[in-house]
Amino acid sequence: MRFTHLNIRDLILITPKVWGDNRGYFMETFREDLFRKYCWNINFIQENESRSSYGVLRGLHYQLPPFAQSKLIRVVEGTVLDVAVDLREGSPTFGQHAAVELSAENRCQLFIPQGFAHGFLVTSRMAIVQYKVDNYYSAEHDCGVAFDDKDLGIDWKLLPKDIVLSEKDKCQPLFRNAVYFKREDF
Ligand SMILES: Cc1cn([C@H]2C[C@H](O)[C@@H](COP(=O)(O)OP(=O)(O)O[C@H]3O[C@H](C)C(=O)[C@H](O)[C@H]3O)O2)c(=O)[nH]c1=O
Repeated sequence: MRFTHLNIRDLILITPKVWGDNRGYFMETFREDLFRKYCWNINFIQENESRSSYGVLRGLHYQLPPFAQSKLIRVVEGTVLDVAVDLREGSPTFGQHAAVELSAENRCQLFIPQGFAHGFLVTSRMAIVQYKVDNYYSAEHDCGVAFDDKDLGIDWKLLPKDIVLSEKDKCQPLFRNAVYFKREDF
C-alpha cells in the first residue's frame, strides 16, 4: 500500500498492492496501522455508497464542525474525476483544489481530511463510489459550494449541458459566499 501526497499536501492518494492469480485478485483496501503511520490519526465510524450514471456530479459538499468529516474514497465500479477544495482559512492552499481519477481499474483511494469540500463527476457509463467518514451525517451541518465557480477554476472535462446535478447542487453558493473552516477548527 503506497501513500502519496498530492499538490495539496494534506490530500493523500493511496495505491493498494494487488495480488493477482488465475482466480482473479486480492488486495488490502484499508490498514489502520499503515494509515496512522503514513496518513492520519483517524477513526472512521460510517461508510457510504452511491451509484451514479455517466455525467452525474455529486458535490461540492462538506459538513461544518462539530460534524466535519474526513473521507476515504474508493471506486468499486466505473471511473470518476474526484475533486477536493481547500476551505481552511489561513491554509497556504486555501481555495485551491486537487483532482484525481479514481476507478475500479486503478483501485486508488483518496484521503480528504476535514476542512475540504468534496465532489466527483462520473466519467464512465456508471460508477459505484464507497467512502468511509469519521463523523456521522448531519443534515443541519451539510454545506456546499458551486461546482462550476469560476474562482475555483475546476476543469470537470464535460460540457455543463452534459452534467447531471441534484436540485440541491444546482443552487450551491459561490466560493466567495461559502462558509469556511476557521483556524480554531484545527
Ligand atoms: C451524505 C448522506 C446522505 N444521506 C441521505 C440524505 C439525502 O436524503 C440522501 C441523498 O443525500 P445527498 O443528495 O446529499 O447525497 P450526495 O449528493 O451523494 O452527497 C454526498 O456527495 C459528496 C460526494 C460527499 O462527499 C458527501 O459525502 C455527500 O454530501 O441521502 C444520509 O442518510 N447519510 C449521509 O451520510
